[in-house]
Amino acid sequence: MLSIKDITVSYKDKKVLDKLSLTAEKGEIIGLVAPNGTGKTTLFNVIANYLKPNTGKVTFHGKLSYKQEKSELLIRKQMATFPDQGDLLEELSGVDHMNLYANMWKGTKKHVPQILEQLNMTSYAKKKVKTYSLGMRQRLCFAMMVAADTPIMLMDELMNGLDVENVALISNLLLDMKKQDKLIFVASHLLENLDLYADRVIFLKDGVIIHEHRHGEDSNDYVKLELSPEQYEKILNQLPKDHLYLGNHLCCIPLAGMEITEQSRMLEKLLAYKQKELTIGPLGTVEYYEKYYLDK
Ligand SMILES: Nc1ncnc2c1ncn2[C@@H]1O[C@H](COP(=O)(O)OP(=O)(O)OP(=O)(O)O)[C@@H](O)[C@H]1O
Repeated sequence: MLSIKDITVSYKDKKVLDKLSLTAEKGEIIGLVAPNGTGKTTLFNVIANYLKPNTGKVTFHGKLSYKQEKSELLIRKQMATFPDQGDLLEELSGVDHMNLYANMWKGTKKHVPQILEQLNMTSYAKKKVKTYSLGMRQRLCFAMMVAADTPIMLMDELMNGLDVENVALISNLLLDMKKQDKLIFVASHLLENLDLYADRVIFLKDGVIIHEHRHGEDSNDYVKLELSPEQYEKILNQLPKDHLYLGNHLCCIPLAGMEITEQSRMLEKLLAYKQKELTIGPLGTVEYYEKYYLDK
């Protein structure tokens, strides 16, 4: 559905994206993860053609690209980008904003009342935006995307400023939208939350994708235990070579390829150091983040 090929973006002599390639299909939610200033927004801007890359090409459905005006129009009809809170119009209401997006992309606003209910916005949606809190504005931005109802959605920092309840509400709606075969990109710093709905999480570093974590695919289990650097040093020579020590606090030992007797011997050893809980399971987005960005 979407192919991004060899995208390079440089700002003066700073290369932000370096021949980055990626393909994506409908019905996928793709999480984009990286520290501040790594290039997530830049990549979204290239996908949406707000920014022309120095090299590379973005293609939709194998044929539509931004090269021809006619194709660009067809692409624009299929893709909405998450509004910036700063672009909301203070004197208009939430419903006005949603109607705008609904009419612009879907050509009807019949579905707007249902979205208001789904997002618990009925009590304030008719009030002017200038009376909204940060979280209410953010929910409105998401509601505008749902109102647009496009097959492709680019959501930059969509969970910003939301409380736990609203993060859960929006996560569930994202899962519903995935069932409707939408392709949704989500750039987020709420890492654990991504594991709830993303099919894959892409980690950006030095302008390229350094890792792609597909949920459900990497089912390798690890024993995970909190260890202080001193404790870790003490047992380092007893740990298998392929273990990870993440963020100077979490020791992860892969169970794959280990005999049952070997596993129980190792667990016994580790339990002697147990201060917090010891868990067994695959690595999640938080752990990969520590592996790629916090470990020197
Ligand atoms: N218009 C611009 N001119 C010069 N440099 C820019 C411009 N836009 C972005 N950059 C630089 O490109 C790099 C990537 O920025 P980008 O906004 O894509 O990062 P990000 O991963 O989205 O960050 P954040 O998590 O903070 O939103 C940063 O170093 C930024 O300073």
